[in-house]
Amino acid sequence: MEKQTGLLLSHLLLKNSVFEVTLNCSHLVWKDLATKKKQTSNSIHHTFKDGSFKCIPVSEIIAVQETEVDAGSKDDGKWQKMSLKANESYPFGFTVSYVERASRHCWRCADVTFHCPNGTLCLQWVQTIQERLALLTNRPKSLLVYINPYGGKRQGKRIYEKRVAPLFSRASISTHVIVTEYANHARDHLRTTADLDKYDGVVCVGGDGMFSEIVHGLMARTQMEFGVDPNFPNAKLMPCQLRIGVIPAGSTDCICYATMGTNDPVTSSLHIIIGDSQPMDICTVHHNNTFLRYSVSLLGYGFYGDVLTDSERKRWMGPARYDISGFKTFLTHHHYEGTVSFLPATNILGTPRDKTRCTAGCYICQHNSQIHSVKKLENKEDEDISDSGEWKVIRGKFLAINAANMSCACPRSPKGLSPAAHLADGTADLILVRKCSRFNFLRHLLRHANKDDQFDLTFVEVHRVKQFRFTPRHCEGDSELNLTESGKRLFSHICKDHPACGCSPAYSNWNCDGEILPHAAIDVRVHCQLIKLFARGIEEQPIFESFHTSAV
Ligand SMILES: CCCCCCCCCCCCC/C=C/[C@@H](O)[C@H](COP(=O)(O)O)NC(C)=O
Ligand SMILES: Nc1ncnc2c1ncn2[C@@H]1O[C@H](COP(=O)(O)OP(=O)(O)O)[C@@H](O)[C@H]1O
Ligand SMILES: [Ca+2]
Repeated sequence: MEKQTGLLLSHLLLKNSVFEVTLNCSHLVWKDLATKKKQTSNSIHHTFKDGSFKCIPVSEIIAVQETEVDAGSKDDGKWQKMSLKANESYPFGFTVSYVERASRHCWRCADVTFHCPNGTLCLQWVQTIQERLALLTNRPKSLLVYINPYGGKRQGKRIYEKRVAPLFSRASISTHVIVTEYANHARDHLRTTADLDKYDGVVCVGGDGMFSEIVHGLMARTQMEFGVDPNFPNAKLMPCQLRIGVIPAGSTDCICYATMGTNDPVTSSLHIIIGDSQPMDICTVHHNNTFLRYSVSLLGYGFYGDVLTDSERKRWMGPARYDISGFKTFLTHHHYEGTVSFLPATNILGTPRDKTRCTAGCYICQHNSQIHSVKKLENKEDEDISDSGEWKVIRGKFLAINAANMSCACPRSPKGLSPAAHLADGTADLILVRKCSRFNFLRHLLRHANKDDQFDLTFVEVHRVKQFRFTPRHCEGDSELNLTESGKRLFSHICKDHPACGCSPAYSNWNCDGEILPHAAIDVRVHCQLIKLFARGIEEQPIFESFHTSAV
């Protein structure tokens, strides 16, 4: 065995075969010595698939521990099933847990146990791997966990205890777990009480609504610390330092799905453990220079606002409420009149109609975020609305106005509301669906779930924007301005209650990441990369074995 060059190389036993096991500066590699010769002549891929060769990055090792090898007396686990050969010549063992890629972007924790001829060698392997892991400073050691016990199918607590906590403990991560007792418990605890210096990250077990609570708590705390008042629409908001992990246990789980490619609690846990980092844009929503909310995924008026308003009354149904309310809202087919003004994103790479997607290590996000930071330095980022001639104005009747700050991919729509949107490019995609027939709207909706382009329809348009504002028609005329907010609501309710009159209600609601906003007239701005998730974006494809050959 050598160690001087930073290389550890030994012949160890794995499942009755002797393997050449190497730890180099970046990878742990094991090759079956018996099949080593075959590799030159046979198909490499075939040889690898039988487990005779494997190469894993150190950055994807979850933990290493000594394995008790006592196969003669007891047989209490798959690793301990030792052959006679192992007993005699390889009486010591250590187990490496690492990330393995399964199908559809799912990650799993796999274990491999190597048997060593002596205890000193075994200890040396364990210590060296542990030393390497200790050098990975991006990994969290201590996490603050919030569980919403009522999200989705009310499985948050069970999911955490059964599938997440055992992995955190294997990775020696300490946790402080809070099961929330009421809505906004997590937000308020983060904003005012939590001792954030003690933690390397915050984990949210729940859906997009719960994630939104965490974002609001952390953002409020950060802005307070830096003395930034978010009521000023032009305020330069400060980014949050703590990363957020999302364990999916909600109804839509689009934050998780769109940042990892799946809504799987184990995959999320592994991204947290290895300390992945994915920056994300955040939108601020203002009404008359008053800050209302942050939005990370979807801001939707008309169709998605109405779906949400209806579904809130059906919370007891769990995730199915969105299907029922979606169907009902589709049948009511209300349209809303108003003016959308927006500031198109210029001098950036990418358009909403691109075929390319935001993937792990996205070049477009990197490039565009650099442009934003240069503009910030030059203080040009937030030009005042009235000063800029670039604003576009569209007046009309809309079935839906959606701003997707990210793809909003979720199990219902794996490509999302705006498939080419980016997680961290400082822009959002503004989708306008004009009044059209039910049949045409259905065509548009169905295209979210198939391969056809949902924007390739005459009544749909999409713009990549930095800012936008919406004014419902009844706020525009002076006479209507005299109506009080409650009067407007009453009017809209009368119409909703009398669909026979054939008119649409004047107002819908904004669906802001699953929360109903109290105002229809809003101002929205995209802020580049204000938060970071324990994620890496969607990997383009599983890393194939052929990749590993070049890494060795
Ligand atoms: C066969 C017909 C297919 C129609 C597909 C319609 C596209 C569905 C795209 C949904 C995009 C949802 C974006 C995420 C929104 C969440 O913030 C929000 C709140 O999610 P939560 O309840 O907290 O998990 N969910 C909803 C449905 O408004
Ligand atoms: N303990 C609690 N009791 C009631 N509501 C809660 C609790 N904890 C969080 N919430 C709220 O529940 C709502 C839905 O949570 P979420 O986890 O997103 O589930 P879902 O995806 O099913 O909507 C959020 O608005 C959140 O603020
Ligand atoms: Ca974006």
